Amino acid sequence: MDAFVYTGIASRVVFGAGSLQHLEREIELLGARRALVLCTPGQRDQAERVAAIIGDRAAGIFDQAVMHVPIESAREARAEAQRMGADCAIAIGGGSTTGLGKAIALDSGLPILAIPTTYAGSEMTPIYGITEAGLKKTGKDLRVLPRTVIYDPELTIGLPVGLSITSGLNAMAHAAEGLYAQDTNPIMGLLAEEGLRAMSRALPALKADPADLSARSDALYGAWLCGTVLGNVGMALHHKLCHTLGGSFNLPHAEVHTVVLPHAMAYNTRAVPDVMARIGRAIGSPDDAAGGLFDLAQSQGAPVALRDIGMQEADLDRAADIAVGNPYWNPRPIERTALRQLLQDAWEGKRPKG
Ligand SMILES: NC(=O)C1=CN([C@@H]2O[C@H](COP(=O)(O)OP(=O)(O)OC[C@H]3O[C@@H](n4cnc5c(N)ncnc54)[C@H](O)[C@@H]3O)[C@@H](O)[C@H]2O)C=CC1
Ligand SMILES: O=C(O)/C=C\C(=O)CC(=O)O
Repeated sequence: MDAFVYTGIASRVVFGAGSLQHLEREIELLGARRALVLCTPGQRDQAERVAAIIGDRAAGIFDQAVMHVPIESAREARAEAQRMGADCAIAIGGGSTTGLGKAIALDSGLPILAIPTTYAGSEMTPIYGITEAGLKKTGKDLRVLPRTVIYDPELTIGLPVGLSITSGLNAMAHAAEGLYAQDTNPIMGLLAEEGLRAMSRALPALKADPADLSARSDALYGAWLCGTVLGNVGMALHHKLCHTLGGSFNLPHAEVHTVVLPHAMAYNTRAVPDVMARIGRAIGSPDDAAGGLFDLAQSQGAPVALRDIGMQEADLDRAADIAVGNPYWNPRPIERTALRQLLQDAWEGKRPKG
């Protein structure tokens, strides 16, 4: 075994169907007296349920979470937290709402309790993203890592099937890249493989029956593990491409991960064949991880072409230029011509072969 460094990042996880019932206890354990509840406008009802559970400890609800955390909404939420004298924030929702909580914590150090309702995995990472003047900046800071996470699969039953599949593939991307990250380690390797296994088992089951609580539990468990991997090791080409396409071309986050992932894996296959074999085995496609991920997405009705999620072919050159400038570390060197071809293939929705 190669030498490695492992640093445990601590957060408290409460997992299981119905675990929202423990919210008051968890708020108490955080020592919080006034919690600001964060959500998107569409999840206001879930936020109201949260506020009702904690009663007097609810300082109010801020329901303006938006994807990619525009600085304006972060400022508004920070001001609201201050005005209400909040000493804690509860983020109920997907990565956008967790991201808003992180933006508040970055500035104020307020502890965050996250209740994830998608599979993005942000709740397990110290990574934040804030968008200002059309540019998304990401960074790492332990202050933004939620202190407590409540995973209650019952809260994900209403997540639309399409978003469930793409969000699950967003999580799988964290695990896949975590297996070949420059700073990967055997512990994260175990979590990544188990996360990939759980998610690839869950997605067809929840597509067949979105109310299947066992499938929803598997998916949330997978999201937890995959998010933990993202929080502990570095990102590479796949995440760089997604941040470029999402940040500069405003493509939807989970869908862009879904389309790009098989192509990023194919790009890296020759550089890390053993890792691809591990990914392939975990998803039930032992000889072809890239093709297996493409098939998983396509067979569950998820988009597989950038042209189907709003990308213009005329913008592919600019996307390639942005992605090669200031690249993340990657096991295969980033070559402009090969990357441009990857983007073309992803735009057309070609099935890659690893
Ligand atoms: N910093 C990190 O570690 C990570 C950050 N992210 C960030 O998270 C954002 C994307 O998050 P996502 O979770 O993909 O989407 P999202 O949080 O934007 O949610 C998408 C939509 O689904 C709705 N929704 C969520 N859960 C629902 C449920 N259970 N039932 C009904 N509707 C529901 C939301 O209200 C929203 O309208 C991006 O900004 C991305 O950059 C994503 C992964 C990791
Ligand atoms: O791409 C991802 O899923 C992981 C990280 C981010 O989205 C960064 C962010 O919070 O914007």
